Amino acid sequence: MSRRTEIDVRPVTDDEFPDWNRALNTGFLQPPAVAEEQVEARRRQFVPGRSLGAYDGDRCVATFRSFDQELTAVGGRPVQADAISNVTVTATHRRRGLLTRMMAQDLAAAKERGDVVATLIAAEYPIYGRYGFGPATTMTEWTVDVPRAGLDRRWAAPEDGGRIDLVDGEDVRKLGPELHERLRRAQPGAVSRTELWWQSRTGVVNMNGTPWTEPYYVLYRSADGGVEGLASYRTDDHWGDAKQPLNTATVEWLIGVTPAAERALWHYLCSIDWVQTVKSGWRSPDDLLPLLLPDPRAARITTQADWLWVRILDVAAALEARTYDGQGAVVLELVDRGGLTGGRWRLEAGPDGASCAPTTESAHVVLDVGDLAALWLGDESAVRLAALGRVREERAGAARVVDALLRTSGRPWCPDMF
Ligand SMILES: CC(=O)SCCNC(=O)CCNC(=O)[C@H](O)C(C)(C)COP(=O)(O)OP(=O)(O)OC[C@H]1O[C@@H](n2cnc3c(N)ncnc32)[C@H](O)[C@@H]1OP(=O)(O)O
Repeated sequence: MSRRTEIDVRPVTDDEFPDWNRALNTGFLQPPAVAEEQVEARRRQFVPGRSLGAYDGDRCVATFRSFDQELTAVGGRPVQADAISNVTVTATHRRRGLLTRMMAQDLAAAKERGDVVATLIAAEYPIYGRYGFGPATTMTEWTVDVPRAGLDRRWAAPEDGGRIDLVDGEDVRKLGPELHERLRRAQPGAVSRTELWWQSRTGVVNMNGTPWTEPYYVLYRSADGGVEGLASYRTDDHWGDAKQPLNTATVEWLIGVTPAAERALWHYLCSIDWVQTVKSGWRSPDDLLPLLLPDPRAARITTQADWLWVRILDVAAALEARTYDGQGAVVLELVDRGGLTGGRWRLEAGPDGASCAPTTESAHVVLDVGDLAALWLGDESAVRLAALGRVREERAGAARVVDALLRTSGRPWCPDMF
């Protein structure tokens, strides 16, 4: 058996990429043989130098990939993010520090490049806090009991003069990217999407080898013809013993850039004949959906969990990138076991802008950099973290001051899995 010191962690080359995919599938408990077509599809995500592998001899036993991304801060400004994905260590080589080595290499390179944050979607909660990540957005899925919802199911057309149409994949590839850009530039916590995202969601590219079947795509146009909403959903074919339809419509993704678009799309989904249940897909925890229904209790929360994890790499840039409704100043002492951002920072912020810089003033609050990430997009409360002993007040009431500055009226949301 190899010892940890014999394992080489380094960027993979083009030639090594197929074998790296074997290791990736193995770590994610997928069939290890990856078809040539999938390897070629995934190669389109390959960024030289940013796909790491750990090698025991010439066998790849761990994978790690990062790529450039933009993350929308509170107020709408995008910050440069180091997006991390495809993290696996083969079962034979776990708990020997391989993830720690890959993460350290990647975060150091991201810091060196000037990235403001690193981002990821965590497979399991306990993995990434140790590296300075904090859960910064939440995902909620609702299951709607359609007959109970109270919407008028007699027709699916919006009542605002707009229209709903079923469209095909080509329309989605044409109209979707611009619509998504509008959404993500206005939505704190949202991230940029690649062309490949749209291609893989419309069957042009097959990344994972499972046979492609086309979903339904539905488009909302406002009364003046403006494209404001688009969704993808699938239905099953389920009938009860008394010959009653019990079908479920499962939303894969839904973009609405206006409340009217959201209202129209949810109304349409809840008025398809035979459909008794609508599963919402991964939405923002403050999505309009339940309150669009005359009986909001018809929408039951079936999943609620942490979603986007953020690791702040540049404290001043991150805190200056966002907007603040309140006015005030606070000195944060950051604990960073990764040694990338620690120390004392003075944030002075208000509706006209913010400045953040290192300071020698005494701290008002002491907290881990991962907890700052959870606060940064406005979803977490410093008062709550203080109650848990994770934010330490060095001045009475300082956690409330932090909340008054950082908390937001809308919750952050990341619609993407990457
Ligand atoms: C962004 C994404 O891609 S998310 C996908 C993450 N990947 C997976 O879940 C696939 C299955 N799991 C794995 O491949 C591996 O277990 C990994 C990648 C999660 C961890 O890799 P390892 O090389 O074993 O991690 P490493 O040895 O560096 O562990 C570092 C520390 O994290 C802890 N740790 C690692 N994984 C876990 C876990 N799943 N749960 C709890 N603690 C964990 C280790 O115990 C260790 O703690 P210590 O420093 O106190 O001893």
